Amino acid sequence: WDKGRRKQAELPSRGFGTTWATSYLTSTVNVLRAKAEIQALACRYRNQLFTFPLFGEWCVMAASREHVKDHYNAQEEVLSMEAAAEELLQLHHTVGSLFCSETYHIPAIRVSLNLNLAAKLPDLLDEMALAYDEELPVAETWTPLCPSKVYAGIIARASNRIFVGPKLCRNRQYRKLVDGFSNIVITGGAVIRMAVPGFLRPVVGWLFRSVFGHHRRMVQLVAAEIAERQHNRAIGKLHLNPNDMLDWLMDQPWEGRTEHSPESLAMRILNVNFVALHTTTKAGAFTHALYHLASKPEYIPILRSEVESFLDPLNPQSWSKESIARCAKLDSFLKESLRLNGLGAIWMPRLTLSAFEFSDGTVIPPGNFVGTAVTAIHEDEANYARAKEFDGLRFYKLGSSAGAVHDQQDDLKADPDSDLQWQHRLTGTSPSYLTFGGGKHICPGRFFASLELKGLFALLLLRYDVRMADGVRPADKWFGPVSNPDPNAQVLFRRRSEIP
Ligand code: HEM
Repeated sequence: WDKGRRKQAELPSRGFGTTWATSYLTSTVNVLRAKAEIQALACRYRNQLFTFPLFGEWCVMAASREHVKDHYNAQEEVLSMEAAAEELLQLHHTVGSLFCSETYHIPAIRVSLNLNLAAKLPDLLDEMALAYDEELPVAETWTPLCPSKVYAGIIARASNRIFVGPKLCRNRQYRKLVDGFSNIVITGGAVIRMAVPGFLRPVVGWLFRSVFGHHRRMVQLVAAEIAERQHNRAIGKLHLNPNDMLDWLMDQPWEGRTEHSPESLAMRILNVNFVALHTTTKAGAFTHALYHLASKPEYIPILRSEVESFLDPLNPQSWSKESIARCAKLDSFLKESLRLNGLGAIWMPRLTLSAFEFSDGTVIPPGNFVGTAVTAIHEDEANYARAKEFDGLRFYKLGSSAGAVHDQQDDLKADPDSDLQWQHRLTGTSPSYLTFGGGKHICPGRFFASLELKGLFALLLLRYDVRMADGVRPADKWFGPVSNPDPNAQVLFRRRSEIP
């Protein structure tokens, strides 16, 4: 609180008391009204940094274009993502030091996964089609289903076809483990951070890890697969190993080491699933978009006809990156859903490890959280016309001519601050579109996420009709600055009788 009071004195905030009691009272109100309060502050202190009080903590908020660019281009040693994640999720306690100390999954995603996207797309689509058949068994009558639960299984299965191959991705025990992992870590981290004093955390963390045993269970599940692949490598028969994430991880050198232990590889697989599944499934990129589609039936014929004209409905494995990229309206629909419904109101948290100076001269002392006011930015009229309204074709109209092919290499080369057409595509980012972050830590998995979301949506449009029973989109569930799609809402599904 002391730290917070200091920052409050230097940066604007709104109506918050300077005594212990009023500060905590305000923090309580903020748990209930975080999005609205942050938006009001961003509106009032336009082009200025401001502070936002949370329980026992103040966060310095960047909302203007310049401040956001300063934030995402800052050096990790000064404005640290890792330190913020450690503090917020208590990772050393919840998952152990191995989870945080080895980071060779990042080059495996940034380089190997992205280079192999075209080659792995048929497998991804094949698994999605199988998963739809097996996990979404609905007939030609309307059937209510809870999408967060159904799609958690489908997305874990499809993603893991590319991470560990068909055998493990279809193993229900394995899927249950990777699917539940992020929720348990996030909840456990928050409880340890808020309720457990520092000196007890190592013991509580050890108990937490022993009870949930994620790493132990993962080692048991993948050990045989790893042993077989390492044997193939040792006898020079590398070609026998599947081309997938586990193999790309095995290829990554780490601190002079060229062969990784099963324990190390199992932890990287958990880490890859943590970053990939939480955003797509739990925090609901897919579910959010599905709720939009089911409550706005006017988009179904528009998107379906686009998908039918570029993708062969009877042969998903024939879809290519290029043909999927031609579905510019679908791309726009998903981007718009992510603009309005993301993971919460404070995005890209950082912790200052040493004093950080913004370009306007504001200095943030060490030990403070700094974040971006993402919902305020995404719903600012200065950035988007009718910013609070959902317009599924917004980005299609803004930038892309129908049929324009989106080339991933363009994304990799483009200047993130220029207004090129690619910015209006799903994987494009800018200081006013932060779903995938920006700058130094920009999401390296966004090309994979984009293909996965579009593949799932295209198959859905081709094979099923969907609608909400009452026609209304379920409201997001907010807790403090964090938001999720309603986990219990049901969508009506019906298998289409005629698939062209
Ligand atoms: C819709 C889905 C996704 C969303 C919205 C999303 C969003 C983000 C954001 C905002 C960041 C930057 C965080 C920050 O700056 O604090 C990030 C980082 C990251 N994402 Fe994603 N992501 C998604 C899917 C994925 C997938 C599928 C993967 C892996 C296959 C992935 C891997 C990563 C990794 C490894 C980082 C850390 C990069 C670094 O430390 O430099 N993400 N993601």
